[in-house]
Amino acid sequence: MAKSKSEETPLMQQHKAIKDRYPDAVLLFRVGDFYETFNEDAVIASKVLGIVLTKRANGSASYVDLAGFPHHSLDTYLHKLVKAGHRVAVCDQLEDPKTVKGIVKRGVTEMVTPGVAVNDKILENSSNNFLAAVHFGKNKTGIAFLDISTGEFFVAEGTLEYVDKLLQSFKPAEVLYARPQQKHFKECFGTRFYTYTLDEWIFTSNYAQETLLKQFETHSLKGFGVEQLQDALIAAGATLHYLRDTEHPHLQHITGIQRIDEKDALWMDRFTARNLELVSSGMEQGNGLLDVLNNTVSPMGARLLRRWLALPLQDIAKINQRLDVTEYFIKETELSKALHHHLKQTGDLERLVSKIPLRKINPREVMSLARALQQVEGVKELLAKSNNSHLQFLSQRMDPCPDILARILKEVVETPPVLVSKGNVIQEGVHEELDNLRKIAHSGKEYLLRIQQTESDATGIPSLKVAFNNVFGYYLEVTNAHKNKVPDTWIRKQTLANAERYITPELKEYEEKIIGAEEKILSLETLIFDQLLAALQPYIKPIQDDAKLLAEIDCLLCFANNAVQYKYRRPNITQDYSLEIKEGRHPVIERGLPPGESYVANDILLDKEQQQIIILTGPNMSGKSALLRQTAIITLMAHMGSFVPAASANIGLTDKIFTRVGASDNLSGGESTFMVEMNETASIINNISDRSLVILDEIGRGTSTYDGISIAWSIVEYLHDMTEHRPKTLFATHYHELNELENKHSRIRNFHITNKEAGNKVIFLRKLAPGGSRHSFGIHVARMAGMPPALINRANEVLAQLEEKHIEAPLQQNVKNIAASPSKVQLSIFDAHSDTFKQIREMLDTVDINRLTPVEALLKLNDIKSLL
Ligand SMILES: Nc1ncnc2c1ncn2[C@@H]1O[C@H](COP(=O)(O)OP(=O)(O)OP(=O)(O)O)[C@@H](O)[C@H]1O
Repeated sequence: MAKSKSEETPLMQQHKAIKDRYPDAVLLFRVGDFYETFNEDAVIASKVLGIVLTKRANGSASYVDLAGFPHHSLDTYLHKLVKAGHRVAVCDQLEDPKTVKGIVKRGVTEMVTPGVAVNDKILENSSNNFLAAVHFGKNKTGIAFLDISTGEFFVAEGTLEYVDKLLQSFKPAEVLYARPQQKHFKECFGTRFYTYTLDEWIFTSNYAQETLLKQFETHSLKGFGVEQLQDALIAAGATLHYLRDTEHPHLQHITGIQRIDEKDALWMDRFTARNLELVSSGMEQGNGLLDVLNNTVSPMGARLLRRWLALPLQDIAKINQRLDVTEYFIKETELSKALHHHLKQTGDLERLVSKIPLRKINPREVMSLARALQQVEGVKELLAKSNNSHLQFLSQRMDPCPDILARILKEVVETPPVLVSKGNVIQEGVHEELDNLRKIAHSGKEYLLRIQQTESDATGIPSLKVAFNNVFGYYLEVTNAHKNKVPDTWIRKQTLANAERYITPELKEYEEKIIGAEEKILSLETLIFDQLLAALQPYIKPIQDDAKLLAEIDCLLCFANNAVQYKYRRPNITQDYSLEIKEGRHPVIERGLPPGESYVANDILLDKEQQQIIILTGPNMSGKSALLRQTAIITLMAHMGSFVPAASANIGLTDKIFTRVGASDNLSGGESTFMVEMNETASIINNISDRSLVILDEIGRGTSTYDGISIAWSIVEYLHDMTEHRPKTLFATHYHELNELENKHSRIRNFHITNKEAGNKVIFLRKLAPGGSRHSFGIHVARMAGMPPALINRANEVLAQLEEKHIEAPLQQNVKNIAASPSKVQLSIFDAHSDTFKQIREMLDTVDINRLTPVEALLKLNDIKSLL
C-alpha cells in the first residue's frame, strides 16, 4: 500500500522531493559523514559498488532499502557508478548541521554522467571524454563535441555519413539529441553510444545563439568562423545547456569553439578506421596503430595524437611543416632531449587549468600547474633559439605567465597538502595576520609543554602529560599511582582504569587562544588560496594555449623518436595521383614479430595510367591483408605528417581512404554479413575520386562462389571503367578467376605473394611478385590450425577432383561427381556413419550387462578389438 507522505520521516520526505527532480539518476544523499542511497538507488549502489544493502525504518509503518558509504570515499565510488553507465546526482548538505535546528537544507551540487566528468578517476589520460550533441537539420546534420575536462569544443555539420564518421572518430562518452528523434537516431547511428534525450525546444537556433554568446561573452560568433553552421551551432547550444542542467555553472575554461571542416581532413569512414585497426578496442587492447605510434610523454600530447590520427591533413604545406619539424628534431638530438625533459614534467596542464573555474583544483595541483609553467618557460627559451621557423613561431605564442607563476611560488608552500583544510598551504611572509596567528598557535603549544613541565615539577608527578581530546579539550593526565598528589585547584573531568584526567583554569585560557588562532589560521589560509584561484582566472586562456602548443611539440617529438627508433623515413607528398612505396612495412605487425624474425618489406606502385588496380592473389596466411593494410596505413601516416615505415614513399595527395573487408565479423543492425559488405562497398563506389585509395579485401566471399566472383568481377570493372575517376585500388582475392581481368583491361595488373612448397609444407616468402597465383593453400592452413587428419585428407581429395575437372565441367557438376565417388580416406570408428561403428553398435545393443559374466565381457571386448 502506498504510504502517505506524512507517515514518512522528514529526512525521507526531503529525499523524495529531491529525487523527484532527478528521477533517472542515482541520488547520493549526504547524511552526516555518509552518502546514503535509498530504495531502487540502494539496490543499484549495492550491486555496482559491492556495499551492503540494509533496511531502515521510514516513519511509523515501513522500511526502505538503504546502502551507503563514508563521504571521503566519494571519488572511489562515484566513478564506479558512472563507469557502470549510471547518471549520479551528488546531493550535499548546504548548511552546517551544527548551526541548524531540525532538518538541514540539502541540494544537488553536481550531476556526473558519462559525458560530463571531471573526476580524474573517471577520465583517461590519453583520451578525451567528449559529450556530443546531434541535431538533425533539414538538409544537414549538426554535431558538437565538448570535453568539460579540457575545455575543448568542436562543431561540424554535413551528411549523416560524415556525422557518423565523426562519432566513430571522437568516440563520445555520451550523445545528446532531441527526444522526438529517438527512433531516427537509432536508425542512423545504432545503439553504439550512451545517449540522453533532451526537450525539443533546446534544439532551436535562437536558443543556441543566445546560450553560446552568453558563454563566450561576445556579440557574434564570427570570430570563431562558425556562424554559418546553423545545425552545428544548435547542437553546440544543447551541450552547453546540458552542462548547466547538470549543475556545472562554472565554465569559464570553455573559451572558444572550433570548426571541423570536412575538406580539411583525409576522409576515412568508420569501416575504414575499424578495418585498419587504428585504435584498439575491447579484447585487442594494445594492438592498434595508435598504440604503436603513441610515444608521447604528456597526456595532452597523447590526446592530440589521437586526433591527428582521426583527422589526417589535406594541406601539403601543413603536412610538410610537421615533417620539417620532425626532421629538424631528428637532427638536433640535444634539443630534442632537452624538450623531452621539460615535457615529461608538465603533467596534464590542460586538465589542471580546467579545474580552476570548476573550483576543483587543490593546493597540490596549483603547485603542479606552477611547475608546468616553469617548463613552458624552458620550452619557450629552447624553441626561440632553434633555427626552425615553425618552432620559433610556437615559441612566440607561448606565454609562461610569469606574474601568476611568481605569485604561486611566493604564496604556496613547496609541497602543500591536497586539502586546504589540512592547513600549511600558504607560505610565511604572505599575510601578516596569518604569520602572527601562527606564532600564537605555535608558542601556545610550546606554552602547554611548559605548563606540563612546571606542574610536573610543582606536584612531583613525573609522568604528568598534557593531551587533547574533542570532548573537553586540553587536559592533564595523572596515573593512579600519583593521583593523591593532585592539587585542589585542578578539576577532575574523567576517570580511567589506571589514570585520571584534569583541567585547570590556566590550561583552558590557553586552549581558547590556541583553538581560536587555529580556526582563524584555517579560514585565512582558505581565503588567501581562494584569492589566488580568483587571480588565476584571467590566465585560463593563455595557459590553455600553452597546453596546446606543448601537445603539438610532444607529438612532433614523438614522430621524430619513432622515426629514429623504428627506421621510418620521410614521405614525399606530391600533387600527383600516384602512390609509390619502396620496401613498405606494416608498423603494427612489424612490432609484434617475435625476436629474430623480421618483417618482409614490399614495394607497391599504383597510378592513374598503367597500374590503377592490382589484383592480389596468394595462399591463405601469406600476407595479402597485411600488404593491403600497410599501403593504407603508410598513406594515412604520411597525411598525419609522420615519417613512414618504408625505405621511401612518394605519395600523391589522397582525399579518401576506403577499406572493405569481405564478410567481416558481423556488426549491429541485424543485416546479414553479406548485406553489410555490399552496403559498405556501395558507399565507396558513390563517394570516390581520382585521389582516393581503395582497399578491397576478399569482397564477395560472403556469398556463393559464383555470386561472389561475379560481384567482385563487376566491382573491379566498374572501378576501372569509371569515366570521371580512376581511384587507386588494391583488391585481394582467393578467386583466381579474377586474374582474367588483366587481359581485358589496360590498367589492371595481377600480382601474387610468393611462397615455396617443400614436401608437405608451405613456406611463406611474403614477397610480392607480378602475375597471379593458382593455389590458396587453405587446406594447409586448416592443418596448421589443428583440424583432424581424416578431415584434411578428405579435403585434399575433394580439391584434387575439383581442380582436375575444373576446366571441362561446371562447378556444380563437379560437386555432384564428388558426392557420387566414395572417399578413399579411412574414416575414424568414431564417425557415426562408419561401418565399423555401426557393427560395434549392433554388437553392444544385444549385450545385457546385468547378465554378463566377467569372462564373457572380456571375450566381447576381444571381438570388438578384432573388428578394428
Ligand atoms: N610481410 C610480412 N612479413 C612478416 N610477417 C608477415 C608479413 N605479412 C604477413 N605476415 C604475418 O602473416 C600473418 C598472415 O597475414 P595475412 O593475414 O595478411 O594473410 P592473408 O594472405 O591475408 O591470409 P588470408 O587469405 O587467410 O586472409 C600476419 O598476421 C602476420 O603475422
